[in-house]
Amino acid sequence: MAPLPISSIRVGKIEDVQELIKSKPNKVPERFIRDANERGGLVSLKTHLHQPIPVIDLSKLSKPHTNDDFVFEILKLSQACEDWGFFQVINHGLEVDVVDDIEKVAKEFFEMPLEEKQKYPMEPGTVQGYGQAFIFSEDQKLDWCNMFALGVHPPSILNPKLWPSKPARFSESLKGYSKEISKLCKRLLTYIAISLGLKKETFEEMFGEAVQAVRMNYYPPCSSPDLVLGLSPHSDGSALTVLQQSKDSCVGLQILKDNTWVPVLPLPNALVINIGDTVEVLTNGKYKSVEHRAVTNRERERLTIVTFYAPNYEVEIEPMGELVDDETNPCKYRSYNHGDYSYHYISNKLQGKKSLDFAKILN
Ligand SMILES: COC(=O)C(/C=C/C1=C(C)CCCC1(C)C)=C/O[C@H]1C=C(C)C(=O)O1
Ligand SMILES: O=C(O)CCC(=O)C(=O)O
Ligand SMILES: [Fe+2]
Repeated sequence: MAPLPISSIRVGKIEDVQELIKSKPNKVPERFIRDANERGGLVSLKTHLHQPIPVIDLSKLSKPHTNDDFVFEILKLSQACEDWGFFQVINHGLEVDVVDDIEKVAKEFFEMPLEEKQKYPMEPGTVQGYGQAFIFSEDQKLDWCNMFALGVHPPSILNPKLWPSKPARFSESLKGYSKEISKLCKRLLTYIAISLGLKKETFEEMFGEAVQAVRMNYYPPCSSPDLVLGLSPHSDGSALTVLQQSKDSCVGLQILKDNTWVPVLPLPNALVINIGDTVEVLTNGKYKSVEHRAVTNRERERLTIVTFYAPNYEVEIEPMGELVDDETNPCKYRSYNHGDYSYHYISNKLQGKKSLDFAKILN
């Protein structure tokens, strides 16, 4: 994946949100204020309370495939991927220490002085480092968020200059965490394959040496949360995304379902999983990569640690033959190279599901 021609991008001053709130401004700066049509949208409390996003118990999926619990949980998983594109996993097997530790070092990182964090800048047009990604012009609105993103695997996507020396345990902790998340993603992909009636190794064989990247999102409190967005609406370009919300996290993530923004209630010890664009294409749209966004809170900060898991850049992606039927379910996406899709994804601002137009076959 070639880098973007950085020099041609003029993004203006990107204010650091944590620093901004320290000066207690009486108004949110204009560059963060969204148009009414962007920030609003119906938010469903009813759906949130009565029909929360599905919870999948992974301990039931460790049982023999003939066990009723296994079969029922696979059905639940398949419904979740079709109807929601999102689910939470409990009993996921990650050690508490690993989960707690990454949260701790991520918090410590964001708490460091700005000068320290700015040693690892996210240059305009790039997606790794500290700052804001997906900003391409001086008039583009900013998210109420500070990000720190790093490519983790394979080694060819690693940028060692951006791995911080402080907090001292950051790199060790992120490496340990990413190993465990990689195992979880591999496991989830076997269950997803089974839920589609495919051989369980399907995705692992197809993806080769998977690409894994992490993004830590820190959302400071905002005095006018209704005027801003924590993170613009988007779908993820990955195959799967794993989102960890900090222990005391307030509600912030919202997903678009039936034209309504549905808040995702953080569950203790759960991880939020979502289907990315790659799985939507591979399943010919059966499993959905759902648009989502983050909102902010008037009093409380929020921290999320997000892992994007995707095929190797060399892999050609197209709907799998088993999920295409010329008569009843014609092919909805063209074939493409995942490296080209990654380049396309990171060269455009976050804008709902627009990125996937790259591959859509228009009738
Ligand atoms: C800020 O970054 C992102 O939002 C993001 C980027 C991920 C990446 C890196 C940080 C390092 C290099 C690789 C990669 C582009 C994956 C989102 O990731 C999504 C987008 C694509 C495409 C994907 O596979 O995951
Ligand atoms: O922080 C959140 O709740 C959402 C994060 C997200 O969607 C992302 O990083 O892609
Ligand atoms: Fe996302």
